[in-house]
Amino acid sequence: MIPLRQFPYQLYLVISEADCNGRNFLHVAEQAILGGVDLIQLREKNCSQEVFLKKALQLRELTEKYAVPLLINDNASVAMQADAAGIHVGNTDTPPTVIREQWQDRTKLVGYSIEYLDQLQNEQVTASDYLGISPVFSTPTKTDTVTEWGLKGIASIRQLTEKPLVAIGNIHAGNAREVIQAGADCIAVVSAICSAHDPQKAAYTLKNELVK
Ligand SMILES: Cc1ncc(COP(=O)(O)OP(=O)(O)O)c(N)n1
Ligand SMILES: Cc1ncsc1CCOP(=O)(O)O
Ligand SMILES: [Mg+2]
Repeated sequence: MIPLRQFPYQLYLVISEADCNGRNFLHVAEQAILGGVDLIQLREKNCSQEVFLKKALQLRELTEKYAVPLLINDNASVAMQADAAGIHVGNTDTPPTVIREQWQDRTKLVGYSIEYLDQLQNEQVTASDYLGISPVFSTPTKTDTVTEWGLKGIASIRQLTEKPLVAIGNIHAGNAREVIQAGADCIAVVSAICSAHDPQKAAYTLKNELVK
């Protein structure tokens, strides 16, 4: 597990083929890496296990070339078979404690979404390496959400835990800095990079906002 608050990633790309507007997701991912993305999650919500694994293996080959860790959304079996760097799970997925039992390798990263404040008291937080503040701002990319945390929500969660905080939901170059200033350690984006005309430039611009 990652020690508290030591999270060496600031710009996190969450990608699926569908979010890339007809472009090849591997091409978009490579452009994003060249622009400065430090962590990638493959989030395929509507494909078979077989197709998900194939995409994970393709993306892992690319991420390995650039030494960028790859996480898999939801699916522990795909994450393990692809020997990904970790997994991201939410409230309705396999809980982090169970992932830890199944996946004995302690170097694997486990991310866990926070949708309710009282989750911060549960053992799943202890079993996680980072917490996804989900969503910070409501977003058309994911509409089945519970709490729109806002900047105040980030600040409140920051007071309650030392775990690295990854903010996600409608984050773009115009609000990325204030999200970090509110207490997040990292921002995660889908459309700000996947829908951008130039994903490399979009990632570069976002990264510059974070390191200012
Ligand atoms: C970095 C990050 N944070 C939050 C989420 C959302 O996860 P979850 O609540 O399980 O919802 P789905 O992504 O599975 O629809 C995430 N994927 N990544
Ligand atoms: C996967 C996920 N989890 C919470 S919001 C979200 C989608 C974020 O997408 P975007 O960056 O396009 O708003
Ligand atoms: Mg999930």
